[in-house]
Amino acid sequence: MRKPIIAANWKMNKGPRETEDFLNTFAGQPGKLDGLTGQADVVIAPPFVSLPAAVASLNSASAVAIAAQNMSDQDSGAYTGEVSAMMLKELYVRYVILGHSERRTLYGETDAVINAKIKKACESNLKPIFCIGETLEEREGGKLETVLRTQITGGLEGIDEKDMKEVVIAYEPVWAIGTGVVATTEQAQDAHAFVRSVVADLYSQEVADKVRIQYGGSMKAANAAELLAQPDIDGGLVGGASLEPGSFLDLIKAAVSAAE
Ligand SMILES: O=C(CO)COP(=O)(O)O
Repeated sequence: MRKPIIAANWKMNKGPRETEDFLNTFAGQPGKLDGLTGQADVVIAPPFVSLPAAVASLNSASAVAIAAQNMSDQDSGAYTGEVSAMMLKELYVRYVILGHSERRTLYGETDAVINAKIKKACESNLKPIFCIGETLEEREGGKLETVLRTQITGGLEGIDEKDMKEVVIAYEPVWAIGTGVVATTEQAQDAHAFVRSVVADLYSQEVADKVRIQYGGSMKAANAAELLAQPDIDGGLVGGASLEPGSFLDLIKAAVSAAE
């Protein structure tokens, strides 16, 4: 049985003050998250500058884990604007989102770049949330499986079975991100089953059975339960619906009830 993992990707939203306000409402009041974090891993990924505020609001032993949205593949040095794995570790960051479609399309991240970052994350004991997904054009052109297989194979090259245990995969169809158009349950389940089969080809059925695969793209409380009830959907990577404490909490509740 795979434990569901629900992660909030805030993208370029919420500075330190808003982060603190959100977390005080979300996790600060006794009872709010009771029982939920035992049943699902809950992760919040604020922008870099808000990570210290998130740490201060949650403390290092919190059941809510903190993630970064990106990371350098280098340790230190002349890399203007970059942030290293060790800097994130110092802030008790536990996960790092890598290969998001916005990083791929807007900032030119290739499978090779993403692979280097995944390797660095594993080496540094940070858990990668490795994002993959096809554009509408690719899906309609019958290229869904080729695109996903290429992204998975490229991103995970050189990642051994031991490190793979720490990797979470997020399947995010690009056409569903921020559009309000969620993939149908069938489309999502089929893609997730395919992703799992690729992991089985690359590693083993045992590894594939253990890897958690999140769905991302217009997920909200109203559709989370149906998605999470699918056999190969193990959680969500949530953008818009994670920006407000109430809607994110509702989504986690729906996800937990579906996974029971
Ligand atoms: O990109 C996403 C999460 O990484 C999904 O964003 P939305 O939930 O806003 O569609």
